[in-house]
Amino acid sequence: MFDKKFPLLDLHRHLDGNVRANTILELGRQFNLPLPANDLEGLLPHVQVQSTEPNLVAFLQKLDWGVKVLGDYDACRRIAIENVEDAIAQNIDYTELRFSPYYMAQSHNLHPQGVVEAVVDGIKSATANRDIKVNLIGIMSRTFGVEKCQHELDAILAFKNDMTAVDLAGDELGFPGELFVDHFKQVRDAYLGVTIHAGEAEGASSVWQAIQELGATRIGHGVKSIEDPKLMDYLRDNRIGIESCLTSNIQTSTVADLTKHPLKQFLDHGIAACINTDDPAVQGIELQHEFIEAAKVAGLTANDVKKAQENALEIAFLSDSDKQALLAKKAG
Ligand SMILES: O=c1[nH]cnc2c1ncn2[C@@H]1O[C@H](CO)[C@@H](O)[C@H]1O
Ligand SMILES: [Zn+2]
Repeated sequence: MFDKKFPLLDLHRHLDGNVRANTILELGRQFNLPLPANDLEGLLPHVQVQSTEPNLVAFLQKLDWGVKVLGDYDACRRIAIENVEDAIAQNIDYTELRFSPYYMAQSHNLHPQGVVEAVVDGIKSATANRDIKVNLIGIMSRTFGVEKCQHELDAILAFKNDMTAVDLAGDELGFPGELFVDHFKQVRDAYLGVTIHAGEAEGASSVWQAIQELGATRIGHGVKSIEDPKLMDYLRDNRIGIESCLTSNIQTSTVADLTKHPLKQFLDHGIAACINTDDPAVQGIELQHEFIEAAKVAGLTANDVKKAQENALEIAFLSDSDKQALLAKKAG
């Protein structure tokens, strides 16, 4: 139901939330790790959300096996490469892949900076001469606390020329944005973009905080913005992007069902909201499913979907000339 003549973008896609189940099995064997099962059928319930989880933190636990098998830097490079292949298979023209170097490093005591280097290297080799553009977003996993996030940020900033933005993800309720004001001052001083997971587990106040104190120009999820009419106007008037992830919000029990998802209202209000995946392998969905099936159930018309595609291009962390190049590629 999307416009195939317009660039297809996924701006909210966790590289480390998109480790193929088969790769988890293979890496588990390679590093001799005890997995909860030794075949795909047995493993899936441990690494994929089967229906819905009671809350965000329960959902996030499903990502853990994907990083527990990262036994060396080559494994990090491998999952970066496979992420590019998966995006190409979805006909994605441009994607921003985000990852948390400390989350990927911790199980096997890798250095977060070595993880960033491996991911950057994997993305460069996988995109060379391929019909896709990829930018990287570094994540601070708030769940690890203020100090570890500073180490994580140091690793990200060591490769700032290979990054387009920094994000804050993880347990929003337990680790509010107020704790990370100093971190994001450093991000802005490095001239990187800021997008924040906010208004997913916590309310509209968390979205205000992300914008006013952390400098976010984009918000991941932002679901709870719907509860605050002033915020809805502010988002529209200031072109703050909302990266919606429809199925993810059901699976985390943020929204009861797709017919109640606020994306349609965001679009009707004139907010620059767009359609994204989140953690495709863990969710058992892909971008085409979100555009074709989930969007329909969420009440979006063909015009709404087109608008969401245009919004994604508007809010992408890309220069105007890169945006024009994407448009020209599809028109040609
Ligand atoms: O939907 C989400 N909301 C909040 N945090 C998330 C979500 N999906 C993944 N992560 C978090 O992002 C990092 C890995 O990229 C991890 O911190 C994971 O918990
Ligand atoms: Zn996310």
